[in-house]
Amino acid sequence: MGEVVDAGKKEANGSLADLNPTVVFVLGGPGSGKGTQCANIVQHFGFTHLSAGDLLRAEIKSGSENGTMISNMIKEGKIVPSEVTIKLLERAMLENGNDKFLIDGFPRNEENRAAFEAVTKIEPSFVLFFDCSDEEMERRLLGRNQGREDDNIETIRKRFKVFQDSSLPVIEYYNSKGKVRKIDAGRPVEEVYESVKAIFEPKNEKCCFPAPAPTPAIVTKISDPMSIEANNNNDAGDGGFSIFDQESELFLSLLGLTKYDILKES
Ligand SMILES: Nc1ncnc2c1ncn2[C@@H]1O[C@H](COP(=O)(O)OP(=O)(O)O)[C@@H](O)[C@H]1O
Ligand SMILES: Nc1ccn([C@@H]2O[C@H](COP(=O)(O)OP(=O)(O)O)[C@@H](O)[C@H]2O)c(=O)n1
Repeated sequence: MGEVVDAGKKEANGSLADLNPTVVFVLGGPGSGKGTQCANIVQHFGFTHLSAGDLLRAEIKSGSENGTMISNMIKEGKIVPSEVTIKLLERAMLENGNDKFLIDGFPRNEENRAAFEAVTKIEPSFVLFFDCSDEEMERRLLGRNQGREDDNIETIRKRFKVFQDSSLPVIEYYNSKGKVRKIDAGRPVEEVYESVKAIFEPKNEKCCFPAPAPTPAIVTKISDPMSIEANNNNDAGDGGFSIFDQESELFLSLLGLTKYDILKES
């Protein structure tokens, strides 16, 4: 199971290079439903959700020396300098210990993107892009009711403009690299999640996580020993036939056995 992170709880250890995490960037306009869908992904796919906006808001609350600057930027819908946001993201990843992160609301401009790549050397596995109309996003933000200082009509309009001018080019950049998974986010939450889930399910070819290591296919019930060689190098069998692929044989050899030892046992 994954979790939602509260910034600044534990001491950070090691380096991101050692951790070499899987990262998915979650992008979309303000109110497109990034946070809502991240909570669903966390529950089902074992990711940790890091919201850049939440980390910045936590930094303001912590009384940090950057607090006033961050607060002023957020009230104006402006993008906080990358070095501040990247430090918070790095710290949160290292403190957390998971190696699979949804990074929500980042990178929001070209500077965010280039600086993150330069500092962390991390390339996202892919970018989940929630596509939603301004009218729908505005309706959602005005009804969000979280007491956020930037959820007022004046700041919302500024945030939409920043999204158009600065964030869409980042999405276009990743699109040119074939990394964008676009979701129609204007639908009800459950419908949006159906599309999201399909992207994260391992069988989906659009999902580019590393494939899980194959488990050696050792089946001890043999009905026809002659089938062993014929089936060699396959990785699945029917009707109780045994398959010894190269990995299985390697695995057995590590135990000091051969496939014939297994045959004798069965
Ligand atoms: N698909 C949806 N349909 C209707 N309302 C939604 C949907 N997704 C999210 N919301 C609501 O819209 C508001 C903004 O969603 P949120 O996930 O906070 O967006 P973001 O993280 O992109 O700013 C919240 O009040 C949320 O409950
Ligand atoms: N990478 C980021 C993310 C958020 N922010 C700031 O935080 C604000 C809120 O971002 P958010 O991701 O929490 O919320 P939404 O605008 O997506 O609803 C943004 O409008 C920016 O002022 C930032 O400066 N840099």
